[in-house]
Parts: sequence; C-alpha cells; structure tokens
Amino acid sequence: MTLAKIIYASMTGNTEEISEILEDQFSGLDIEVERVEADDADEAFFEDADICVIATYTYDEGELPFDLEDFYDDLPDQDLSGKIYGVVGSGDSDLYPDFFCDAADDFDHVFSEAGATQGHEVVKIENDAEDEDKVRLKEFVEALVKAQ
Ligand SMILES: Cc1cc2nc3c(=O)[nH]c(=O)nc-3n(C[C@H](O)[C@H](O)[C@H](O)COP(=O)(O)O)c2cc1C
Repeated sequence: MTLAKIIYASMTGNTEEISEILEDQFSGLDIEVERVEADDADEAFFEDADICVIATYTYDEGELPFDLEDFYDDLPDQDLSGKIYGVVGSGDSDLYPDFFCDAADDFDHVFSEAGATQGHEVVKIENDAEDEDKVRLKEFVEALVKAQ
C-alpha cells in the first residue's frame, strides 16, 4: 500500500490546517498517511515513504521555520530516489512580496538534490487555505498519487 508522509511547521496554525487538509485528501484516495510536526521528524522520516510532502510557512524575510532547519540541512544527503515529493507553502505576498513562500521554494530545490521526483509544482497559499486553495490542494494530492 502507498504511504504518504507529511511534515509540517506552523506557528499560528495556517500551515497546520493546510497539512490536515492534505492528510484528509490523501485518506480520501485510500492512501495511508502519516503527518507529523517538524520537531517530531527525524532525518530518516521519509525513508519508508512513497510520497514525501513538506508544508511550511516562511518567516523573517525568506527564512525557513527554525524547527525545519536541521531537516532541511540533512535532506540533500538523503537518497530519496524513487520517491515522489511535493511542497506546499503558506506565506503573505502583501507584506512580503519579495520573499513570498521562499521556504517552500527552498525545500523544492533540496528535494530534487536528494533524488526525489517532483509530483506537482509548489503550491503557494496566502496565509490560511480558502475554498479555492482546497481545490488546488486536491489537484496537488491527486497529481502526487498519480505520479507514482
Ligand atoms: C515576522 C514574520 C515574518 C514573515 N516573513 C514572511 C516571508 O518572508 N515570506 C512570506 O511569504 N511570508 C512571511 N510571513 C507570513 C507567514 O508565513 C504567513 O502568515 C503564514 O501563513 C504563517 O503560517 P502559520 O500560521 O502556519 O505559522 C511572515 C510572518 C511573520 C509574522
């Protein structure tokens, strides 16, 4: 059975909610799914996953969340070949137009360095997910499942 694993970082709850939506959508497609907060993910977390997902906000003008920094640093040294990955970002393009969802783009780059295959382009969400974002997230999840 396909296993999707999701790591999320969230300070004020937007990205946590996005990760819950993703979890529900994978489950709705009968995909086994495991979702953990960044602090609970060790560097081997994705080892047994078929689909790897990071959901992250961006902080401090383009910076990664503090609790994802170690995972990010370790990711290029991992061998994720044969796995499908996708990244979802939450950010604020009004306040941070030059750094919108930069942390999500950063993860997109290191996933490919680890040899994983992108199942869908990065999905960027303005703060919390609205109904139209849920549609985009559904397309994202379906593409990741199909890409296997
Ligand atoms: C101090 C601060 C810095 C931020 N910097 C950025 C940024 O550089 N780029 C961006 O897209 N969003 C930035 N944001 C917006 C957050 O990423 C956005 O509100 C996000 O939804 C927060 O996610 P969370 O609720 O999961 O913590 C910043 C927010 C704060 C409070």
